[in-house]
Amino acid sequence: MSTPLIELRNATKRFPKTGGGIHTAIREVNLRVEPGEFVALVGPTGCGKSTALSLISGLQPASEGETRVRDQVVEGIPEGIGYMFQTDATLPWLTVLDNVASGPRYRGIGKAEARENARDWVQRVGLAKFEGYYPHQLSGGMRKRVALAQTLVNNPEIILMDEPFSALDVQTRQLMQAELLRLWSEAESDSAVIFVTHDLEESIVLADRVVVMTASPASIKADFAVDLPRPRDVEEIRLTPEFLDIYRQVWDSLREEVEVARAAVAVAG
Ligand SMILES: Nc1ncnc2c1ncn2[C@@H]1O[C@H](COP(=O)(O)OP(=O)(O)OP(=O)(O)O)[C@@H](O)[C@H]1O
Repeated sequence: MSTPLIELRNATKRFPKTGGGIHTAIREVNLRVEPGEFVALVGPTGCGKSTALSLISGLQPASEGETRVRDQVVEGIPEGIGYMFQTDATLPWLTVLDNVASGPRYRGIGKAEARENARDWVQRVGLAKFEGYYPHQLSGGMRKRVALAQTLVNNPEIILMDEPFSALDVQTRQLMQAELLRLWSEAESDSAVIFVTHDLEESIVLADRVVVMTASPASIKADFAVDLPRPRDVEEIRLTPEFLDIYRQVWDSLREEVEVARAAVAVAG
């Protein structure tokens, strides 16, 4: 078996609860992601999806088990990781161009080269005319384009995305999904994406695999291959029988976990 780019091996993460006691966020999670794979993680609200990402990013250590990237145990943030969250990471006092250049600058690249690189990415995400704008002058969709450029300008081999488009309206969201697929397919490196979403349609439209997590504490319940051809038309593909077939299978698996999670909330409430 080949060595995966990313691997969670029996990874468990516990957190201290504010009122005392321990909360197990994820339990014995096993996940392997190969170079060039696009994997979507879905699961009920609060089950532990972001926690799984935070282990891979090195922001949190596992309580038990281990996280490996390029066959090395993760201790601290591994090289070549890009992270995109639901909320923007733009700095309000910097222009679009300087926001995109700030990552390379932080990594020690000279100003001229960082700006040149950033200009290329600003253009690739369709914001060439807006490079001198400040974040507050942009729409939500345009800010997401900036965030994509900020993530991709570093040419990450591992792209972690935590509900990056969930705050957008449906049309802008579909546009961004298409943009992401285009940019990912054009990327120089064979980069892997792990994409957390609540939106099953989004997960199937984008991914090669949809991994379903159980209700809290999350473990891996099922792993579905999405054998839909690429390149994908994100609007049209949703209407195909093949898409609906996968959707039904994944939803059958996820629905049970959503019901367990709802029942748990009802008991706690
Ligand atoms: N740093 C932390 N300290 C304490 N508890 C935490 C911490 N991070 C996460 N948790 C808890 O772990 C559980 C899982 O959280 P996590 O954010 O991973 O879930 P999620 O599936 O990504 O949630 P959502 O679907 O709402 O985005 C939650 O109950 C959360 O409160």
